[in-house]
Amino acid sequence: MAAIPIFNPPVSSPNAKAKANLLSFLTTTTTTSPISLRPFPRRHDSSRHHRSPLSTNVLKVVEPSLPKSSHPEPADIPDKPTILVSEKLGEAGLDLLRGHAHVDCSYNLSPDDLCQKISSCDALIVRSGTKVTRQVFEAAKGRLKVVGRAGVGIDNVDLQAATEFGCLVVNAPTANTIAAAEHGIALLAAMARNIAQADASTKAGKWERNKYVGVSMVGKTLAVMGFGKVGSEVARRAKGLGMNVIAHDPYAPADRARAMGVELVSFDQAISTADFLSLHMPLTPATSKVFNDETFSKMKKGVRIINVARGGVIDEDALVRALESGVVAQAALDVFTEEPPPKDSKLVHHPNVTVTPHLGASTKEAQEGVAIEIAEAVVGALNGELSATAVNAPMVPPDVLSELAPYVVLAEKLGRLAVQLVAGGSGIQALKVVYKSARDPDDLDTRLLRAMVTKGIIEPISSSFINLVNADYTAKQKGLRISEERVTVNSSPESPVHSIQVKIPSVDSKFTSAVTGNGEISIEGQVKDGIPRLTCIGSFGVDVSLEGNLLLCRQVDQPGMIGQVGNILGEHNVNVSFMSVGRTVRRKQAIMAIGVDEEPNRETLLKIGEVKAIEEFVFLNL
Ligand SMILES: NC(=O)C1=CN([C@@H]2O[C@H](COP(=O)(O)OP(=O)(O)OC[C@H]3O[C@@H](n4cnc5c(N)ncnc54)[C@H](O)[C@@H]3O)[C@@H](O)[C@H]2O)C=CC1
Ligand SMILES: O=C(O)C(=O)COP(=O)(O)O
Repeated sequence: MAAIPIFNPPVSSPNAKAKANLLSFLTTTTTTSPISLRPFPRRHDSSRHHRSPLSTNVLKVVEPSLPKSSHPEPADIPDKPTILVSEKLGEAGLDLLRGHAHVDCSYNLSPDDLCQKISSCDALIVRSGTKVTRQVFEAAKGRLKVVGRAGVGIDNVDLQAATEFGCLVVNAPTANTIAAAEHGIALLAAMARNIAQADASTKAGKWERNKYVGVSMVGKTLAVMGFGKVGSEVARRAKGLGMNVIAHDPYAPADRARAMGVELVSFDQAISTADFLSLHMPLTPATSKVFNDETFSKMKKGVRIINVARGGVIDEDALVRALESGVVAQAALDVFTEEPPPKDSKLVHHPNVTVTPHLGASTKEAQEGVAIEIAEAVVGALNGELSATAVNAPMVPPDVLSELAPYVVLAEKLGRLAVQLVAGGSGIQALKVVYKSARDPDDLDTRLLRAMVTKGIIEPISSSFINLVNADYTAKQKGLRISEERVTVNSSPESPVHSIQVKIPSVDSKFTSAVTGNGEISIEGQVKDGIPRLTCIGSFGVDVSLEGNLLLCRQVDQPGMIGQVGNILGEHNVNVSFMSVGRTVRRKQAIMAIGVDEEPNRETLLKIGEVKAIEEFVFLNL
């Protein structure tokens, strides 16, 4: 059985089906669920994925655009997904991956080689040495579903591009915390006592006891810049060394710091009072080169700096100047703007600088831990599970996911149905989703449902593939404004949602009965016994299961209509699975919703159109 969700096993019960659909939606960029309408893209069909996401700003409904029902051909289904591991990963993680996937460990790939390989991979696992650029996502041609960063920093992954391409990015944020903190402390002590320099000198046959007199750590002030996981572990250890620890972190809770005996201070206060500065913030646009000529000039003369975070937070040329002027007495650096740094780097060769080649996470224990953490996250994501460490997708807790599963199917079906009611040539610019629920509006997390309606609307009329990662982004790029409303109704609080209404304003409809008095296409559905059902079209109440195909007819409300249409379908070997009639005024007008197993051919549809009392009808593929 394949491990990736696009190859979900056949599911029988409605809830299992809903769950399977939900799971596939979370990470796949293809429509893949058992209710999928979009033909499964051939592995090398690049046309779908080479559109500019910015090329359209209004969703155009082009006729004929009814999607064709199709499922993957068995020949398209490989046994297992392929995971490319581009940097050394602990064996335990590799073993775990091998249980679920073909694992290709190809280290030291050039950017071109990576781009070439990636189009045959479902997941990519990297450390800090692989640049996962926009070109990589482009070259993946839509196949790459997950990038796993075996570590914390994701500054080497183009997150914006990942999101645009609907690729989930996960990291392994906890397993190397202690290793990085220990490395920070090791560099602190090594720097204070000139260990590296003294070691080199002694091995060179010298005995320079006076030259390598160090400084003590006890009683000195250490400013931890970035009081997150690593920073707080460094702080804890530094306190054990008898240091006075302060920290700067605009987002850290003061009570967590206080509980450790650490005072949170402003940036300027931290840099101007510290004897030692230890850097533990992520590299972001806000932290890039935050240590520069100006900030070095505010530091206490003779300050010592440790950097186990990212080279880019320091302006390295400015650091060289600060070392030469004596403002910075020493630096201990594990990370560099460019890795490896140029061979003739002034910084690396400065006598007062101690360097290591990005070893912060490199302990046996951390590497095994990180490898397992990332392998679990990647395999889980390929199986459609929402990862707790997703970097570019909303977190939806598992209990919420499982409760919403049937509504997720309903939301997509309603989107799919609504868009098929739009007349060809109309431009959809806005979409409104109304959630009716007995629960407090704040209790309903609608991100998944909104994304599913978006998927249902966009996929049948474009070449985009929508998942939880890229739904909002794609809608925005296509000029589709989505608004939501949560309405409290008197229904069972057991269900998170009573009904979902999808409204498309300011468009023409090919089935005018779906248009309400205020000129918008409006349909509504509910989940009953786990099955999504259509309960309202325009102002007509109906009750039909949203499965298979649907024939909607508006006719004069008179006896014999069901029989007439049923006969035509029967004569053409089209099996009716269900039928529902809704009317506004008795003996005037009614809507007949007929579920059919097969898609009626043109002749059958023409015959239905010839029935006198039928005023309009439309065939919809769900
Ligand atoms: N050298 C190595 O091998 C390793 C390096 N790292 C790096 O260490 C850094 C910290 O990692 P973790 O503690 O796990 O991450 P974390 O996310 O737990 O902590 C980062 C902290 O930085 C804070 N922060 C964000 N912007 C800031 C700013 N402008 N000024 C001050 N603080 C700011 C955040 O609020 C957060 O508390 C990351 O850059 C990571 O990539 C992590 C592990 C190993
Ligand atoms: O986890 C991090 O952020 C690190 O910097 C570790 O990098 P590495 O996986 O050792 O290349």
